[in-house]
Amino acid sequence: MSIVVQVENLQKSYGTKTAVADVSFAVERGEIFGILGRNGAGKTTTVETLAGLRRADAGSLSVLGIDPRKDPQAIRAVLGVQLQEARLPAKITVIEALELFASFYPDPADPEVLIGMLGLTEHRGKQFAKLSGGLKQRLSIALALVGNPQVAVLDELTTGLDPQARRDVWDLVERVRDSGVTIILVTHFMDEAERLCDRLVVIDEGRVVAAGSPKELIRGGSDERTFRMRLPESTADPIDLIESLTDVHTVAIVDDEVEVTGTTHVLPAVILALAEAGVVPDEIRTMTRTLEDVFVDVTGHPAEEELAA
Ligand SMILES: Nc1ncnc2c1ncn2[C@@H]1O[C@H](COP(=O)(O)OP(=O)(O)OP(=O)(O)O)[C@@H](O)[C@H]1O
Repeated sequence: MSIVVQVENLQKSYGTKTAVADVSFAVERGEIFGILGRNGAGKTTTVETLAGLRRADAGSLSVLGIDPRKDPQAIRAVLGVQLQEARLPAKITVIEALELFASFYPDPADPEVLIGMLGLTEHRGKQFAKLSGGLKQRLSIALALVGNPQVAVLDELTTGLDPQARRDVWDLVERVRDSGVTIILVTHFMDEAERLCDRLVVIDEGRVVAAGSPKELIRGGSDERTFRMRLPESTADPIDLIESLTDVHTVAIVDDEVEVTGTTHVLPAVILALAEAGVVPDEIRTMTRTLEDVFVDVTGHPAEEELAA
């Protein structure tokens, strides 16, 4: 895998406000790379600096070997940006917007091909102001791709969309990645990052606090498993029955269920021990961690909380 984007020790302040304190990451060709964090964590500043739209105070940045500080013009030829809330004239139609943006690039994509790829064919003559939120987002992705970029930055793509429109946009992002474009996805939605990103960084208060694939982050380097079970009321001392097993780490009663943590073999070990004692659980639920649990662990904040500006 080759590295197409490299950010090392990026710093950026606005006056006395530090937006990015220390951010480093590398993006590999052909992946969907996520930048995940609460509102105000420094995500947009990071990608805008990368795109040459803002100037870094310190650190090194490279997109396909180009330094956005030295050559913002060249960056525009290889990096497409879809920033939060596309601002377009109300009356411009889908096809007009794409043709206009295509005219800014020396080697643009064919607007008709993008219209087909992004499912906009039947909306091509519609005015921007009359598009639904989902269609506006599809158009803004098309606009990010019109310069035929090798890397596309998609910032808070699905904010304000209904669940079906979000899923449609996710499918689209995967199709764009499959067409060969490397994607940097900026989001504060944990489910979006978990579903779409091959790898990601979690940014909090301007710093990277976790990095890896969603699976690696969720496993967190630990193989501990947790499950809960409901046992027949007649079961005598369920804790005594289980806690001495070598695969078991902890046993607790939580809301009239028995919660057990332990090794990767904890579930069969416990079931076997119970069976030997003649006990058959009424119900068993394995507890899976999500990226949201990881986020709370690494940042110490609930996911939806905003940073004070
Ligand atoms: N032009 C600016 N002038 C002053 N402060 C700014 C400016 N732009 C951003 N900030 C502040 O810098 C911090 C990081 O903002 P940034 O937009 O990068 O965060 P974010 O994670 O992208 O959040 P959001 O999704 O809300 O944009 C915030 O505290 C924000 O208020």
